[in-house]
Amino acid sequence: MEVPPDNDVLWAHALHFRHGDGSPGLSGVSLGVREGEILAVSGPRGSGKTTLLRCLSGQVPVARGEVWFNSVPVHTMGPLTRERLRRDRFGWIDPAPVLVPELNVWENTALPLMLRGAGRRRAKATALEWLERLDVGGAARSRPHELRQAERQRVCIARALAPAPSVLFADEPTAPLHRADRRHVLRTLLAAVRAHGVTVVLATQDPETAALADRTVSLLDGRRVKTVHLPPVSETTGTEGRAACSLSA
Ligand SMILES: Nc1ncnc2c1ncn2[C@@H]1O[C@H](COP(=O)(O)OP(=O)(O)OP(=O)(O)O)[C@@H](O)[C@H]1O
Repeated sequence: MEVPPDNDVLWAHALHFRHGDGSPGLSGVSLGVREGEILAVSGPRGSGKTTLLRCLSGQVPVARGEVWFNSVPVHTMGPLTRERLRRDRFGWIDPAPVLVPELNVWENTALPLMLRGAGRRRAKATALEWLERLDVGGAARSRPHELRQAERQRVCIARALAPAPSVLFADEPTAPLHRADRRHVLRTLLAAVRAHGVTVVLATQDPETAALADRTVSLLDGRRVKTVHLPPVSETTGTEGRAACSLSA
């Protein structure tokens, strides 16, 4: 039996996952992520990037295979233990901003800190610091609907980073942004995680985004492949129209 290497924060071996309706998700994916590393998971739409991040972060149990976090098996944990692990050690950024509409921006950002047990005053101070870093400090008292989409996504990034997660799972975190915004937000995000030694697993279809990571693993049809060549994201097409890829496994 293989054992996770000591210096891998996250380690997955021969992961298999099938969706509830029987659709194949992952077929035998193995990888390791070192402490403080920014690992890009690239591949075209439907290649299994989100599914892989969900399995690695314990959101869904794997059908077969192993996931280890800091030498602790995640694949054998029950739902409540996985939930606690996610709450206390992991951060997550979705491709589109999801915020609680009834709470203002700083309250949204402070929420994960308070769920971890931080007092309101400390949680607010930390939330405000992160909102400043992400250039949305001025919107701290606004409600999410008063912000532009790009600003809401910055709030989601601040919310994910505020509790200082050990591992940040970022699923196409800059997908809803325009090109100029995308580059700026991505650089801010990566500078922040590097400064705080956060390990990042970053799903992306964009070669420019993947190029900012320390290392890239590529997926195609739920399997790891050596390289997937994708055209750069065009300013006008956004995330659409990029199905073409060539494979060299
Ligand atoms: N909840 C679901 N039920 C059934 N099939 C699903 C589900 N979620 C994803 N799939 C399928 O699993 C495969 C992998 O999807 P996944 O979302 O992981 O890929 P992805 O690389 O993240 O794609 P995208 O870039 O479009 O988000 C696809 O064929 C997709 O249609």
